[in-house]
Amino acid sequence: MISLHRSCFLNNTGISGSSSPFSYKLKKLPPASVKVTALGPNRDRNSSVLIENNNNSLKEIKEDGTSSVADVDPNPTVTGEDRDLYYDAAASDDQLVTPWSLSVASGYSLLRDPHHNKGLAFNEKERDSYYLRGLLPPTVISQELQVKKMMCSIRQYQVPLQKYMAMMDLQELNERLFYKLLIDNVEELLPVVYTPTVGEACQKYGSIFRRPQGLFISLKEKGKIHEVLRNWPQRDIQVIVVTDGERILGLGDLGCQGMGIPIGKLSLYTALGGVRPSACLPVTIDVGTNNEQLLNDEFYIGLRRRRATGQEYAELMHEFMNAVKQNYGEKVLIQFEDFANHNAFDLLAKYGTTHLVFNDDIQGTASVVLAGLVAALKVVGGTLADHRFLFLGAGEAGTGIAELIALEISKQTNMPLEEARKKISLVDSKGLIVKSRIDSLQHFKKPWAHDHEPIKKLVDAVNGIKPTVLIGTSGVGRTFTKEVVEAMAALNEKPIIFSLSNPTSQSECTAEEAYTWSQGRAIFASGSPFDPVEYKGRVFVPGQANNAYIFPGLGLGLIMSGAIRVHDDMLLAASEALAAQVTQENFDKGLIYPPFRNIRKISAHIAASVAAKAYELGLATRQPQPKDLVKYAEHCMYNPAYQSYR
Ligand SMILES: NC(=O)C1=CN([C@@H]2O[C@H](COP(=O)(O)OP(=O)(O)OC[C@H]3O[C@@H](n4cnc5c(N)ncnc54)[C@H](OP(=O)(O)O)[C@@H]3O)[C@@H](O)[C@H]2O)C=CC1
Ligand SMILES: CC(=O)C(=O)O
Ligand SMILES: [Mg+2]
Repeated sequence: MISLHRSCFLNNTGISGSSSPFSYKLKKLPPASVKVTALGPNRDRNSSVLIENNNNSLKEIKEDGTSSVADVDPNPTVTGEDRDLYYDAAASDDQLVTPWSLSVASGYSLLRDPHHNKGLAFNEKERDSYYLRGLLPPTVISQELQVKKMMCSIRQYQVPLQKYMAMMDLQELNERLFYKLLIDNVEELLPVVYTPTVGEACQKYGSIFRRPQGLFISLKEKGKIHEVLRNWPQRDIQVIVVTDGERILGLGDLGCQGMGIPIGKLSLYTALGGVRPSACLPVTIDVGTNNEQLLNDEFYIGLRRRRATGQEYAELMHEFMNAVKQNYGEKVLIQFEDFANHNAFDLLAKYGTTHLVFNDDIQGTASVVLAGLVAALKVVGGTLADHRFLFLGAGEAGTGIAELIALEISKQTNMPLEEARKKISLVDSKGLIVKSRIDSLQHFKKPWAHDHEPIKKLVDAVNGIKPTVLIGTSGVGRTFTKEVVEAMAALNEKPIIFSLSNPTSQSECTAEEAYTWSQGRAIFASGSPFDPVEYKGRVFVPGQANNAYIFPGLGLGLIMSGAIRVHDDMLLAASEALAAQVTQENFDKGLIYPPFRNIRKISAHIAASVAAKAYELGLATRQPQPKDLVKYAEHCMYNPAYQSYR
């Protein structure tokens, strides 16, 4: 196994033209030779050196043919993100790992390199070694104090978007501090970097845009996507979150400004799931926008044209999918995010058999909601098959959740899937989905066209179908009216009501409305967070049914097992693992999801269950299977604590 230490620093000014040697940290000596490509400030991206192992004496050979003895620390401390690299190296079967990427920086550039900057936390020795003297004020402080200071500063902002911008600035300045802050204050900062604030950030992305944090692939890049991917500074990509911006949360078509979503989702991959930041690539595919307001906005950052469709769209996506596989191999996870449903289902079906793909809105949402329902049944009683489900919204989230519930009912009872589906009804913008509408329905709605008379209004559907569970996935706010919630409360002692649409403005009802209108009897969860509600002297804590519980752990499980495909059983495994994390103490407080502050532990359990399923299904390539998958998942997780640069 060849393992170069990632945080390898060059304490001179360049590879070529300098006589000072590199400082390498090798966990184990390379068997023969390894090529090291240097990336980073002041570096020519293509510069590389060859490290040759000659009877355990390492020699570095530069591109100009000159050579010197490499300075090697054979026993480095191995922590956090480096471990992932060791696994990667191990996975390549003792083959030479070429090209190998090194981050190199010192002095002023080091302070501007977000991956390695520690600000005032650089200690005296590091300040000497890396030419930082005078570039920093004399005080040295700990990362903990930096966290405290940043939290004070973020709390001073009254406007959520200002907090968001402060967090993005920090991510660009000092990545480890950003993740430490997010991990240590996850419940407070999740609504800042994620829903609801990320929605507003996308709406105003053109105005607040400072530096690119992801890759923009537009129709202008057609025919060159392979090269465009190579412009991204990191090569060892494990997860890509890609959007085309057509259905950003419940805010509609935000075109190129949807970029905030892949960036936000990937920061959760790292903070919540422990995937190292350098392995994450946010991508926005820009095929235009049909949003007139954006097309007329002078600050809009995307292509000023209406959306490409049909062959033009399919060809760009196909080129992207192929280029990803060509650049990063078949084990890179591609998460489709916030595509409109007319493309989302087709992309998933088309690439599900050739790539490691996952649609968060269809599959991740299904998994998190099923977990919440399974937990809610412990309070309400009965099995899934004993309940009746009604959805407002029959798109990606609605039909995705419906299908996973039906699959689980069918598994639990041996009932045919067709029969299980009959326990679930969906309402779309035209009313209840029924047989008489079948010819005009989109393909993903057809399985839900049951024999029933047409119904236009939701409240009539509630009274006609008598659901025990009402789930909102319409993207339209305030559609669970007082009349609707009261109808649910009249039918059920403990109505289960989930308002999943994001951001908060699009939630089908608020937590306060759900508890008040049901006289405190609703079991309520929402996609975006709501504060606890006091009703008649009792405090109700709403759950957050958001796919953020699932995708970080699912992704980690896929990566650590080297899975090559996503299978429905993995979504069920993730769902079960999440439901199992709800403790009696949580139930006693009325919670059906565990608190986000435990999310890294939760993600490790989800990852372990997903990986176990991958091994069981023969879809895992990383061998041998670790004995204790939970420990292994924890061990793989990125740790944002600063590393010592000796
Ligand atoms: N909590 C979470 O983790 C997640 C939440 N979501 C949220 O769910 C929402 C929907 O997302 P998604 O399913 O992808 O979107 P889609 O566009 O695929 O589906 C929306 C559905 O809602 C229907 N609809 C729209 N307006 C109304 C209305 N007034 N009355 C009844 N039905 C209506 C649409 O009807 P028609 O088909 O007739 O147009 C469509 O069936 C978004 O707000 C999103 O943020 C999504 C994923 C995860
Ligand atoms: C949470 C999410 O994925 C959405 O609202 O689209
Ligand atoms: Mg989404």
